[in-house]
Amino acid sequence: MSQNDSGFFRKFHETINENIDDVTRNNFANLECNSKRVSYLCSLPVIKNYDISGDVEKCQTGGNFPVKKDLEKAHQLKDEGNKAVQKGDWGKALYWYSQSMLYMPTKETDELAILFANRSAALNHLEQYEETLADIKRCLSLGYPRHLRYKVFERKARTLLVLKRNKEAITAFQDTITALDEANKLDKEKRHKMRTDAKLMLEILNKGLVLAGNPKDPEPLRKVPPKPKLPGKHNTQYPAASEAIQIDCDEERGRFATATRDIEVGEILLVEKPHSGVLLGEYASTHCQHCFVKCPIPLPCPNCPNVIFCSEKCLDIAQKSYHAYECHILPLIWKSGCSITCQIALRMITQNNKEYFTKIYSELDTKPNGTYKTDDYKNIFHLVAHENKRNKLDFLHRTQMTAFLLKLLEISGYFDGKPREKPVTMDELKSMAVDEKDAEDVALLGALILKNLQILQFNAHEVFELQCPRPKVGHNVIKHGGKSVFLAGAVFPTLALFNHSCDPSVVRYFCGPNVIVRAVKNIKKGEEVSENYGPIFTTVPKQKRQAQLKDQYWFDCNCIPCKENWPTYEEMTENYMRFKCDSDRPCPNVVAVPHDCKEFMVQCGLCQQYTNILKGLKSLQDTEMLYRLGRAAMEEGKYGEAIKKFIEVLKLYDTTLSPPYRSYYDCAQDLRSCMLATGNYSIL
Ligand SMILES: C[S@@+](CC[C@H](N)C(=O)[O-])C[C@H]1O[C@@H](n2cnc3c(N)ncnc32)[C@H](O)[C@@H]1O
Repeated sequence: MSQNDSGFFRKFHETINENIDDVTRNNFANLECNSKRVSYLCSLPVIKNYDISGDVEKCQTGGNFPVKKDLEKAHQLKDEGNKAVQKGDWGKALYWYSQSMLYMPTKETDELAILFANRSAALNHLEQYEETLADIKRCLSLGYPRHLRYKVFERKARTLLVLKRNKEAITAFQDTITALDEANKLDKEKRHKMRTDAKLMLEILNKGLVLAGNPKDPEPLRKVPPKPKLPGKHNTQYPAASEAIQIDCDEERGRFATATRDIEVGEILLVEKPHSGVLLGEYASTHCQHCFVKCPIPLPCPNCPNVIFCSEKCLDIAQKSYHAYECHILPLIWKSGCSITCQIALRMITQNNKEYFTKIYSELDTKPNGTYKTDDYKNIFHLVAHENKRNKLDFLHRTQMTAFLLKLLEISGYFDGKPREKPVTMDELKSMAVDEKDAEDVALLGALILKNLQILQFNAHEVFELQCPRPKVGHNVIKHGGKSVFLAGAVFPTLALFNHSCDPSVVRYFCGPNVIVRAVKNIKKGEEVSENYGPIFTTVPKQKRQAQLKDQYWFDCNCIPCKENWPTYEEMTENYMRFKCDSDRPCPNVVAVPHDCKEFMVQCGLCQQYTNILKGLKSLQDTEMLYRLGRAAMEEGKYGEAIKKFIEVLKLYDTTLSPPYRSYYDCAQDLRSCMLATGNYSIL
């Protein structure tokens, strides 16, 4: 989630560093709270007088700036759409009309209505019937010209027929006939023919004859996997988690999740929406700004051409909160090259108004102990930030970023509670000084942004989708090529309480912006339920894992694979089977048995009791067949079926053998892939 060095922020950061003398540096280092750090740095002339306009102008990355609605460009794009229609290329027509919508100024309602009408025609040809109806509704609500309405009513009627919604089709045909009265530019003969056709359809429909609908929809363009519900009871204090999870805490590890009962592999343990999440700039024109789902049929923001939305619902939520403020500063953020964590730190502010933070500020130092709600910033504020372990350079760097984000907040209109309506001008970027009247806001919101930046370093997650090759025509099976693509960054407050293990017990994937966490192994009551922060023992050797975790998350990993120095997958030997000690009193030992062992009772080196390996081998007999069935289902894209088989295999393994061994991780890896395939994906 790192910063992009080609953006202009890097130069800002370097220049400030070069121009701060030792006295100032020392003064800064002696400050002991975030609000003082921010107020002090923002008061320095080197910050106040900094002019970023030249750098913004020169900066090649992150697209154009400023970007605004542009009638001329919208017309050009619409012309491309019309050309595509003439060629019968409805896919391209859909694309160009959508692009034109993004640039069309909102006040041009007639033009927008025509674009929606044109797009509905393209969607109809592409057999996207529900979407056709949605665009017709939009075009009518925008006041589509009365003399043309007969066209969209007729399209609506025929679309409804395909969907076998005959009652509604009757109304739409009646509307067509009425609208034909106003079709004063339509050739008389054509008008007559359309009226006759519509009447004929009405006659047929009124007789109750059901016409053969044929909704083929071979490949819906919009793919939104349904959000799975957390089955069973929820944890009462942490409602995003299942009752199978509790949050414990100790000196060394802080908070972490443990199992309140035996958990079976495959169980869904947590479903959580993000407290804040930000889509990467490079996906702003292909994925919904709010829910991160790929949207080939986008809705435009009324004020900027920078982002798209998948639905009125997402557009409305974004407009009523963060996007109203971010609309015109987003291109600046992208050009700055600041990391996605900086963008989330800002979003954590813009999604609520200033009054919200002013109200809760005095309560922030007290750890909340009520229900742990995802929306509540007070919970976020107490996520791990390792403030005491930070050095002055770290603070200085993050405070510089905060100063930049505060300037953006000022420009966005956030301090005054009035989202700006016009694009940002270069003149506004000639100084980084924030108006004196906002000094209190700078101290308060600056302190929160600086805190957010520290928290996000350890608690943000990457949101990804699977990119799948297009299925062959006539096949509805989506087979993913296993390519996960990093789309967005987000903070999930409950998930952020899970600690890491190099042999994690869960897998996470996304449905829209929601994270789903499922067990990938059987977990015993009282055992830790651990997450995967990146390096896992099967692929990364111990030293490298430990160094990475220390560097990124500031802890020494003491998980079992680290303590016992487990081999990586490549290093695992297949010469031995690792039987669990089967003694009648619980013994944690592993009885390593060579594959060519002739004995069937093998003595445990720890408890000295005998383990009957024949019994174990018998229970393992079924695993090979089940695993093959799982693989076959997976190959056919039948992920639900494959998941069931893999779960059975892992359960059987767990009764007899003790990891690490290859066949266990082969199966666990396939299970993980199948689970991921049930989340967000887009067709290439
Ligand atoms: C996302 S937070 C996890 C929740 C955190 N323990 C808490 O109390 O809120 C990440 C931080 O947890 C701690 N942590 C995570 N995994 C750990 C582990 N296996 N052992 C010790 N500390 C760990 C580290 O301090 C790390 O920076």
